[in-house]
Amino acid sequence: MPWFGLDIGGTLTKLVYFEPTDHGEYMDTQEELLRGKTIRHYLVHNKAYGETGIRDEHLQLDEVIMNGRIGTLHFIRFPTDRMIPFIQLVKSKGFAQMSSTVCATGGGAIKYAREAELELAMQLHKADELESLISGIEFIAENYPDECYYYDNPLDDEKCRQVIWRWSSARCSSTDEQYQREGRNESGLQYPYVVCNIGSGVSVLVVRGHNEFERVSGSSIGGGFFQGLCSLLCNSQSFEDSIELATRGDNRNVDKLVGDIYGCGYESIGLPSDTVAASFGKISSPQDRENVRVEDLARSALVTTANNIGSIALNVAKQHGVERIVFVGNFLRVNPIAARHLANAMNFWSKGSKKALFLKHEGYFGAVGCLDKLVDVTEMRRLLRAKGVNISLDEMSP
Ligand SMILES: Nc1ncnc2c1ncn2[C@@H]1O[C@H](COP(=O)(O)OP(=O)(O)OP(=O)(O)O)[C@@H](O)[C@H]1O
Ligand SMILES: CC(C)(CO)[C@@H](O)C(=O)NCCC(=O)O
Repeated sequence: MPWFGLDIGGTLTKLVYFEPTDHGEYMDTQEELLRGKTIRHYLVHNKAYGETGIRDEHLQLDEVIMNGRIGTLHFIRFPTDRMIPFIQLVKSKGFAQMSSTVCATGGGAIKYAREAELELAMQLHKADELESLISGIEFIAENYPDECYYYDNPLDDEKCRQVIWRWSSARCSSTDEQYQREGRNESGLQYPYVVCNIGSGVSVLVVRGHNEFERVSGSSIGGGFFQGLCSLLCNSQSFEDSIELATRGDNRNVDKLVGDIYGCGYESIGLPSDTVAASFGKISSPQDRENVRVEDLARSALVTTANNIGSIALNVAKQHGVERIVFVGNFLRVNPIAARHLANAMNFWSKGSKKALFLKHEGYFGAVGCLDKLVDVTEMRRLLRAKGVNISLDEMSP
């Protein structure tokens, strides 16, 4: 039985597909095998779907155990403004009849529910987006020890490196032999931690235990803000375009630094001269703007967004006495500049007491988590059936 998790966000829709690979051990019916084959043929044999759908092959996870089955997790994304054509594609290929279970989360799971259910004659099993996010983070981080990493010397181009973070033991080397001997089941999350999800908008959550979290802050200055600003200021055509421009830019030509105001640092209150004092503060007059480059504007938009998010996340961590801050969301896709700024900001402003952590599957946790939640429901249904109670998944959907 193939499983799908769909996270329909404000900008991107993320589709996670679980492809069982253990048919030899299970009594799948011929019909189920045929369904799986047809879906696999389309999804797994392609890396791009239409003009905008992409499978992130580098993120694929093999030998995943879900609901007692072993399989491969595939990660696919497309812009949410293609949701209606996506529903039509699913309909035209007959996928809706083939997939018995689709779990959906994100705002679009509510917004597009009627359309999808009418067109596809199926019910989406809806899950809360933040519950799914945490579920997905914990599922992946617990099962894949190499998922989580941090930056050493984040703002030093020569010395900066990514280091695997062993969450369970707080050991940090990817070549740690003892850890490898322990095996992946030893992995596990340490509570509490802060999650800062940078999607179109930003949500900041404190996670205190399994199924125990609170959304304590948020901001509209997130990935959508960055891309909107770059479209306006730099005429950038895509997120990738904006990142590419920012990579070649220098925000010091656009932002006013403490050093520009003081001529040096304002050390007595802990502000070094290279701290941004005023984002976009150097281009107020028409003359200032004459020679400004789009690359510098894109870089400033990126640093402004990252710094603002960093400040909110750090305040949350301080207020709630939490040491580890996990940054996720697709704003961090192909965006090491933002990640390195966040890492540096957490370290510098907390005097080394807070750590910024990053996860390789960046924006896919909601989609994984709603699948995982569906698995819980499926498992519960199996137990109930064993006791003679028959109940449909739809009745159990939240
Ligand atoms: N290929 C891309 N196309 C558009 N945006 C992208 C792309 N890759 C990364 N991004 C960035 O990721 C952001 C969306 O991230 P994500 O998918 O995590 O959020 P979302 O679920 O769409 O939003 P929200 O959770 O606020 O509803 C965009 O605003 C943009 O900054
Ligand atoms: C509205 C959501 C939760 C949708 O994912 C997200 O875009 C967000 O957290 N936005 C920020 C809203 C705020 O200002 O708190």
